[in-house]
Amino acid sequence: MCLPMHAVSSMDVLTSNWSNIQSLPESYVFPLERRPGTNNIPASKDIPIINLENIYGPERPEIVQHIIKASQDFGLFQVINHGVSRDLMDQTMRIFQDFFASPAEFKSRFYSNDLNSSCRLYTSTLNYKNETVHYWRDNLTHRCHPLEDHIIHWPENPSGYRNIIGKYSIEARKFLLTMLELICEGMGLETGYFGGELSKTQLISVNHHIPCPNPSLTLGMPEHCDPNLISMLQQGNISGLQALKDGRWIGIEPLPNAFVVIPGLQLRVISNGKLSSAVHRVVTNSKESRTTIGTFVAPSSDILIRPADSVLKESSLTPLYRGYTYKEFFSMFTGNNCEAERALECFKL
Ligand SMILES: O=C(O)CCC(=O)C(=O)O
Ligand SMILES: [Fe+2]
Repeated sequence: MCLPMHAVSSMDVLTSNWSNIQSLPESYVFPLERRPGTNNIPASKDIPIINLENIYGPERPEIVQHIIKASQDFGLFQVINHGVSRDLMDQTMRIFQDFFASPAEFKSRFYSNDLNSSCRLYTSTLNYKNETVHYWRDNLTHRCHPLEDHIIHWPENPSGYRNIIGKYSIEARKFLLTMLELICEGMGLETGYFGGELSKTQLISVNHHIPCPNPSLTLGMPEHCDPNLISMLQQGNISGLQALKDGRWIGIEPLPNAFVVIPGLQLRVISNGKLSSAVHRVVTNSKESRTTIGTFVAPSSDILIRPADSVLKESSLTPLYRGYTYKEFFSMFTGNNCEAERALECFKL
């Protein structure tokens, strides 16, 4: 079926509106070299698991070092005993699963491919109309901080949406700011370095993948690095997330009680390359729907980002990157097809 673009509505393109799909539409089939293939990639036992249970006790310096090492070696790790209750995590997951299962007419109210829209539901990427291949995912994204400025733009249904997602956003922010505080200590930065404008923006970004008729031919999300300051991910209990380590893809085990934490590209720059940000992607599966909840903290648009003075001084290093605003970075990132290395190249000294 090939419809002229103006005739295509959100009802048709959102995969969460499809039922009983038996074969993968042509427009989702990747060129050979980008297909994930049929090799089953098992969950890696090497991914660091950080336990925050005793961060306010004598073990804190050890935990901080564990986080720094995980950020250097993997650019991604899991965190347990993070302070967000299992009950709130489960309720939040249920709200989003119910959102994607809602009638197409209801969801069409939120459909938008505009990066600036306050609450956007879209499929594949924001570039759906021009991309050559589509990704097997729907996504709902909106801002969360300060809550009172944004909550009015959120869906009111499923019932309890604003109440539950409001609570989750506050708890997720507390958790990410704690992670940033620990990273700040581990890098020897002045207290509060990541507070204020560097962590002002907060987005919740929910991915939903329906079962895919042929997971070997397509992807749920492209390989990418997160462009922001820091990300957390509630993976639920269905696998799909993979990270690139030493040139090979490894599976990130879905641990229902854990958050996956990914230092973003801005942490790589501020640490002058000491911390890394994992390249990751999402593969699909043919059996079960997968819903994941990402929370991203990012700098405000006009703040200057550059390698931190104290990082440079401590080891008499020369800066690897020039200063830039997050707005400038983000436009380079999207202008370079969201390829991290190409975007960073523009700011290298
Ligand atoms: O859904 C996932 O497992 C990963 C999501 C992700 O990488 C992202 O939203 O940036
Ligand atoms: Fe990501």
